[in-house]
Amino acid sequence: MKMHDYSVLVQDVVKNYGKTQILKKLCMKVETGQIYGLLGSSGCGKTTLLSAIVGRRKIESGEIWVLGGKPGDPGSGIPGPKVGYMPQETALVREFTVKDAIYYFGRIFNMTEKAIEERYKTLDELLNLPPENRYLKDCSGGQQRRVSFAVALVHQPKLLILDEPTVGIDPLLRERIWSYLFEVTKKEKISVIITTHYIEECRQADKIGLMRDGRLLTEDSPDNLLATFNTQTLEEVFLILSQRQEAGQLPLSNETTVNSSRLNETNEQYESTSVMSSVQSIPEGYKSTDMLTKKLKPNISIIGKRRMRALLDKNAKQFYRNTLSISFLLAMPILQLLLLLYSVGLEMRYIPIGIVNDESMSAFCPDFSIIGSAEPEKDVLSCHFHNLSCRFLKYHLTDPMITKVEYHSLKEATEDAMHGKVYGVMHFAQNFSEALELRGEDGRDASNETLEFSTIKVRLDMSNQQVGISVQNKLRNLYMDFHESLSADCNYPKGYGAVPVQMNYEYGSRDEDYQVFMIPGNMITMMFFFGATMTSQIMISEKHDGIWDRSIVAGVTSFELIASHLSFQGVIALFQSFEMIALVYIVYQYEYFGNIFLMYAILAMQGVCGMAFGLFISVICSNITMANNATMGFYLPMIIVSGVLWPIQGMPEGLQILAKILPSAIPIESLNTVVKKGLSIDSWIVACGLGQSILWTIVFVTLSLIFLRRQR
Ligand SMILES: Nc1ncnc2c1ncn2[C@@H]1O[C@H](COP(=O)(O)OP(=O)(O)OP(=O)(O)O)[C@@H](O)[C@H]1O
Repeated sequence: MKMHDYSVLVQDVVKNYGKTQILKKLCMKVETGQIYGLLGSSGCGKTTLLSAIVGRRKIESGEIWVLGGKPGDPGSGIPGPKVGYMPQETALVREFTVKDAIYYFGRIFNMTEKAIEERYKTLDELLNLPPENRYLKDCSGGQQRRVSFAVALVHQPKLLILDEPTVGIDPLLRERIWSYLFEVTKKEKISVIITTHYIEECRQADKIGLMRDGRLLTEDSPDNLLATFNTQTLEEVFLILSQRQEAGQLPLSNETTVNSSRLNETNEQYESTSVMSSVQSIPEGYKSTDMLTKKLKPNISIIGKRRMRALLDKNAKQFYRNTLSISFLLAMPILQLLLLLYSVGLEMRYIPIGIVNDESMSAFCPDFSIIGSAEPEKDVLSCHFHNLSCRFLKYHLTDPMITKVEYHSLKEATEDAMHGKVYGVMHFAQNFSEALELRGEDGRDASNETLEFSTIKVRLDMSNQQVGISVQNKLRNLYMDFHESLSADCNYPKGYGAVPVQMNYEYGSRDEDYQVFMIPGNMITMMFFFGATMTSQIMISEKHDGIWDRSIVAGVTSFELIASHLSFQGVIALFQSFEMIALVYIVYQYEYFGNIFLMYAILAMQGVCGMAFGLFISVICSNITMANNATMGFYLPMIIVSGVLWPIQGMPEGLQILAKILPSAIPIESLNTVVKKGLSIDSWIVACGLGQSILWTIVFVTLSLIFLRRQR
């Protein structure tokens, strides 16, 4: 036979998954214009073999030649338009209509719109396709398989590889498919490899390969097989051969492709006179074709316009036809931020504090008048105080943070504090005003009693530190205000009695909400997370449904796959960042000093970085659970050290370095700097924030490309 008489030659192929050998020195020959039925029990390696033939799986050893080239070699056209591949699973986008599916692959195969339309009509007649506008998710299993079959035929390939195409298809249509296969193999010299579980269906094939446990037991025409084994059915042939294999009566090493007429020979006879040794079996011309194809420039460019268009169109349809996911992706940033704005970092309110006022026996002092509570004495420097506890309680302890709860005994108030009814207890001594007056007058001669009674005693519950510290700071500030008002009434100079440390606030203010610190960090980490989950979920489910593999076999490059996803999801990330910035700084008018477009750029770039991370996760993980675990495993520790919960300055040095290397900490600082200090991109920290997101994006995308190319 000459080289062009063969479409596929498989020689001594070994394929392992981990340590398990799946294909064991397998040999196979498919002649041009032939229907080759590949039969074998479940799990014997048929799909693995077909994946290797279409260039989706690397083999450990041996050789595969398809249409004159080696799958995966540049210029071989495989993966690519030379092959029509129908995988076992439907491997089509569920959001596609029947027509979309045909058009998607037509474009990937670089067909013109007119050619696709014509081909669609032919296939519709042949396969009785469901209505063109019906979504694939609404089609029955059998209907989906028909569409999947049509997709494999759309570009009239030279080699058709069909993995169980007739499952779930009614007998009449099955017959039509077979007669179509006859027609194209005979008229157009197309070759077909078909696997099926209906063994007898393969009687119509020109040649049958019986496969078991990673080896080809025999390959021959159905008639020869039946005659050699003197049986009525192919099932019986398969059974006989399987029993012989079990009994060790077939050659263990599949170094030869077994012709059935020789299977009745003894093992010794067989081995001594192999018809096709592995060395002899590849026709000479095939090797020279290899040289030729190597000289050819790759016919699949790294980025093709039509393929990109098809991929982007697919992504858009998947997105806008999935109302739930659109709503989720667009509403989540808003919902999360609203929750943040209304729940985190705001000043606390209505914290109950028990008041024991032994001076006037009231926490509210309804009849108290401020007039005369602090009167300067004539001619002397001292000042006369009266009922200052009421002055403090009625005129200063009025902040919404604190709710006064009146108690008449210190014991009762302390007990309630222990049981969590109040967060603290404030006690004024019976002679508080008098002692405070004496404290001023006596100066350094003030007695211990005077100091004791003139002190407002506060016991705070610090079991919740955030609450405790907030109340403590508030009480200190209120007391300072109270003290200043007393000084004013006593005609003391302004600032007399104030703590002699002058605090000026360069950026922000003394009473700024913790929330203002929280917002940029939360926005950055949210964007990273949204980007990562969105991309990993979409891509993993595509991979899981076989859409990736099918597209790659059709000729889509890894680069196109990644570029189409990142560019489409990038638009979503831009929109999500816009939503966040607009909500916080335009709708809620939080103060910002920098350029709002720069703030937007830092945020959006972090979203893109998250997407690149999601891409990497989807490449290295095989299912959604693994992807979720990997995303969480990276994201949660990253949040802890990113400075959102606690400034990184408070961490040990090693952790600080780690935090600064990870993708979010520096962008958070960068966004904070632009928001609060109004610095521009000229500033080192702002540039670093943007640069770090870009750098990590490049790292994740490069790693994804490397892993994608290796995963065969
Ligand atoms: N990616 C993989 N990693 C590890 N093992 C795998 C992988 N894919 C397949 N296998 C294993 O390899 C063996 C052959 O699988 P393959 O899908 O090729 O069988 P098959 O003959 O096509 O089966 P079926 O007729 O049921 O589709 C099976 O035991 C399967 O579990």
